[in-house]
Amino acid sequence: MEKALDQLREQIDSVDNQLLALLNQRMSVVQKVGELKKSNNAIIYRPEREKSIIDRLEGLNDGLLTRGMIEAVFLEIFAASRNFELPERVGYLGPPGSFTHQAAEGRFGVTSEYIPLSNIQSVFESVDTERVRFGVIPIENNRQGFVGESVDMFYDLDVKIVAEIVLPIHHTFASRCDQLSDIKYIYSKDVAFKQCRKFLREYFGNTDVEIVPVDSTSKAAQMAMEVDNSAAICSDVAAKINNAPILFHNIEDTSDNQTRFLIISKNFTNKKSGADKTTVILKLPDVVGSLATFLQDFRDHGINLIKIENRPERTDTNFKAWFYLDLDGHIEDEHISKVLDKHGDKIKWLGSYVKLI
Ligand SMILES: O=C(O)C(=O)C[C@]1(C(=O)O)C=C[C@@H](O)C=C1
Repeated sequence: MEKALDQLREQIDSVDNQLLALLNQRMSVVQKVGELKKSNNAIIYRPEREKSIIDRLEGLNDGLLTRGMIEAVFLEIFAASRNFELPERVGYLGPPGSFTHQAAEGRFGVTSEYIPLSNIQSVFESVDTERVRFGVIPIENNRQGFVGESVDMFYDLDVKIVAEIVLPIHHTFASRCDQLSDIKYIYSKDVAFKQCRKFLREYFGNTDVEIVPVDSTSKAAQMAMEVDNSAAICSDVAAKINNAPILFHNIEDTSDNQTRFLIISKNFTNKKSGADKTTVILKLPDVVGSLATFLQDFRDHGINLIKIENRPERTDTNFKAWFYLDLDGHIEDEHISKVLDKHGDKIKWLGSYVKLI
């Protein structure tokens, strides 16, 4: 067996040598792209180009790699290329180990500079003031709906959406307590509590345990280590980073629990990829039929409305609202630009980007 293994490993070494030479060859072309972009002040990150490369490679592929494997390998290559062209600084909802951190690393790779920020508002503000080039925030859970803080910050500040990321979310229950009956406080992010209602009801339904919302699930893991008689609902990674003993895995209500994250940046525009989504904020006059008229225009121009979320205006006491809308298509698509132009004064365009779901 040893001899056979050595022979196979020799073959792997030989392939790796070729891969290294090819990756270096690729990087020298990327270097030229970087120089060209720098001299033209062009944007380095092009998600639509990355998608088209992966689509093309998947089409060519007749080997053992799955699309997921091709994607994982090439996203890391793209991230290395982008950092080679211009190192990127990425702010995310921290501390380290949050689900948002995992989403950010998955897209920006290991070589980017990551800045953990303590809440969603700080991520938006850091992007708005361009202290970081990109920010990553959670926007929506498939079971619990939108993250209100994130949606509201799009209304308050002028930042654009670059791309979306979808991650399966598995929550862990971590605590220094040996007995569940010793636990008096459970820390987590508000939306995470909502995703683990059944677990909380089953294990703590008849107790007076206090549910304590904090800014992120990784902050919760830190708290569970700092405060006696406490526990956290957090990611596996956050529990491990903080040395918090894991008592239960997979405590989410449903096994298909998923969260959508957004990459945001200041002044960013994507080119069309062919499968895009456009997000806008809509503020309508408070008169009869204004939403109906607007939606009728969508219908007349064949625009598919993916999602509409109603948010409070937060400026006075009379319960006024605005809307956050996801549409199928790109702002450069004629049928979309026509309708958006027509209602320009009521619409804030947040971005057109590659549609994952
Ligand atoms: O094609 C570009 O615009 C590049 O900068 C090169 C490259 C790549 O590595 O292929 C890197 C970054 C972009 O996000 C897209 C593609």
